[in-house]
Amino acid sequence: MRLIIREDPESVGEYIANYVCKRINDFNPSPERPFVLGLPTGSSPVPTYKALINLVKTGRLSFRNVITFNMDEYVGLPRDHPESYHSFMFRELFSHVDIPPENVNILDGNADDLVSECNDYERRIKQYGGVELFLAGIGEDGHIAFNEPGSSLTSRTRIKTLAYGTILANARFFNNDISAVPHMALTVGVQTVLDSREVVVVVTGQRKALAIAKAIEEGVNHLWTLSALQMHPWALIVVDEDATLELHVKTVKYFKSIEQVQEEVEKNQAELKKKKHAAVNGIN
Ligand SMILES: N[C@@H]1[C@@H](O)[C@H](O)[C@@H](COP(=O)(O)O)O[C@@H]1O
Repeated sequence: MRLIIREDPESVGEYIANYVCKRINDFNPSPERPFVLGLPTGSSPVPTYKALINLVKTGRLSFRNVITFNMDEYVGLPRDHPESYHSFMFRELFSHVDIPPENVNILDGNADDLVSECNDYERRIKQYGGVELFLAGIGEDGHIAFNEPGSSLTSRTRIKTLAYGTILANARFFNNDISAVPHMALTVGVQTVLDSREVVVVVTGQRKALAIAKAIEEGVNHLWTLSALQMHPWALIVVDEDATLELHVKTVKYFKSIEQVQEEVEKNQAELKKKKHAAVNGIN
């Protein structure tokens, strides 16, 4: 697991958007071989979505051959409710980029048969060959998607009852009216996230600091489902300074130094590649 620390939420958003953009462009997706991207909701990914929109508007990124799967959706909230994750995604990202609407997959929290809806979601992900990169967010209790504390670390897409703390935290989106917040959601499972080739998590703000410390400095634990990423071969968490407040200074310094060494390695490799290219082409 790598940890990248940036000054503030905007710099975190810039970093992740550039990272995702590079992954998509390197993949060179086509209609026959689309890039499958998992996406979160919440306030934390908003700066990332703004930066992604900017990359599309300036011609450096296209979503034409990108298939998306969202992490979760409330149960029973009308799809056109401003706080449904469906509305959120179109408002914050999809309406501003060139993604064909048929490439968007969001769980239907109003389906007649919610169990079939969840099973079908897993089937659709498999049908596309799995998720290439799952961009995720977390709650204050360290839940990834809506995998609340105690969720099985081998869980798949299913119906979840929300923790009271999550209902309270999300009341801010419902005029602080707790009774208006749905109590159930459909969510991809921890294992669904672990199955993707790469996971990138956006975490900003002091209120997530404890979850970050638990997930990074302590063991894998179902009470902090983000910690399951310790079992993933290619996981990256990008945080702002505020989200590091509960980490040991030693941990912060360690991950900062790793990033620095990595940058030097990449720079040296790029120079070596340039020299080899020049030698092959007889350029001094
Ligand atoms: N189900 C979503 C999560 O997927 C999301 O990660 C979290 C973070 O929200 P925020 O970024 O607003 O803190 O909100 C909800 O709980």
